[in-house]
Amino acid sequence: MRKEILKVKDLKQHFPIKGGIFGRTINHVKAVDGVSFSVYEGETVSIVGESGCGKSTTGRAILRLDEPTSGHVEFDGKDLLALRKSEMRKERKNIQVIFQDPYASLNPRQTVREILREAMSIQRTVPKEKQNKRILELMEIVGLGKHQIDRFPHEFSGGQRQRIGIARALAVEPQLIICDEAVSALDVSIQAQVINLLKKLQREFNLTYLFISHDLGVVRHISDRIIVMYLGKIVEIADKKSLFTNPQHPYTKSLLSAIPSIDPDKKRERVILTGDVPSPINPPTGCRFHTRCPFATERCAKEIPELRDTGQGENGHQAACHYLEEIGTGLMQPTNAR
Ligand SMILES: Nc1ncnc2c1ncn2[C@@H]1O[C@H](COP(=O)(O)OP(=O)(O)OP(=O)(O)O)[C@@H](O)[C@H]1O
Repeated sequence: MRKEILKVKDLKQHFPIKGGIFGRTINHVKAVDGVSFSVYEGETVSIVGESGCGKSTTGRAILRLDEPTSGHVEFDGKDLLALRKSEMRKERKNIQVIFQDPYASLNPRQTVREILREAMSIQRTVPKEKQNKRILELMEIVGLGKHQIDRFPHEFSGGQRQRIGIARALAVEPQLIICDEAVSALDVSIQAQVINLLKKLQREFNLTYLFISHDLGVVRHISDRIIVMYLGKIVEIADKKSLFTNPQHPYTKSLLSAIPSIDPDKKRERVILTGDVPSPINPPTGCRFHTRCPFATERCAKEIPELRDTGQGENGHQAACHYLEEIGTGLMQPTNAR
């Protein structure tokens, strides 16, 4: 049986908005509002959705880079939100993160050797006398030349810098890597190289990825399962094939109708959205998507839909949508979020 390495339950991140002369909390940005999902060892789960839907906030809350408002995050059997700050810092050895802009997260005054050595020293993964050898190995693993070891980040291209970021993450031998828009800033051909590298490393080191991206084209290449978020909530979870060939939620359909189909013979239903994404400060009542949904009914404005099994896909395909329930294929069964 596959091991459930990350379990997120009802995670909420409500950022306070301060105002007035006393700087009191006058409202909240409900960036993530009750998100539940699991990630199994060795798989890649992607989180997709438009800008501002709460993808990065979810990743940051798991890592406690921002303390979540509430919820439960279990990693490898440990309750992360119950750990003391010092314990959490140690736990970050097992959960690494790669950001969109490696340049911003690499110290410009350190050479690659120093960057990698620092990562190993902080987490004490490799004894001092063995660090040089390990640094050379890491350079090779991520496809950088050994002659580049004493260069500074600005002497590398964007793709190479992302390889340094990956090497730094690997230096502490993590189990889970959160890739937050890790290839978004790269040219398409370089994106493909970095994605292939991530896949190779996953096979070699049995890594698990939580891959955050707004780009379904990128997600299609790397994911096993995909989570679609809209305005702080999950609207659909499915394995990649099922999501791309048989999307259920109107929002997922709208996202997919913007990209070419995987199967040229299959005509995809066009779902064109009107209006902008509402504010997460005052999100719509009921289903958050109802104000833009072409299929919305009265019920959608009143009741929050739960994730339910749609009966599609091999590994459980779930969607949160009253309309889907009502058109009633009889396939949508209540279920717990996986
Ligand atoms: N520290 C913060 N304080 C207040 N609001 C925040 C904070 N961080 C994020 N937000 C808000 O939370 C919402 C979700 O942001 P988040 O960065 O998670 O979105 P995203 O889906 O990752 O999109 P993007 O790719 O554009 O970052 C946005 O409305 C954002 O403005």
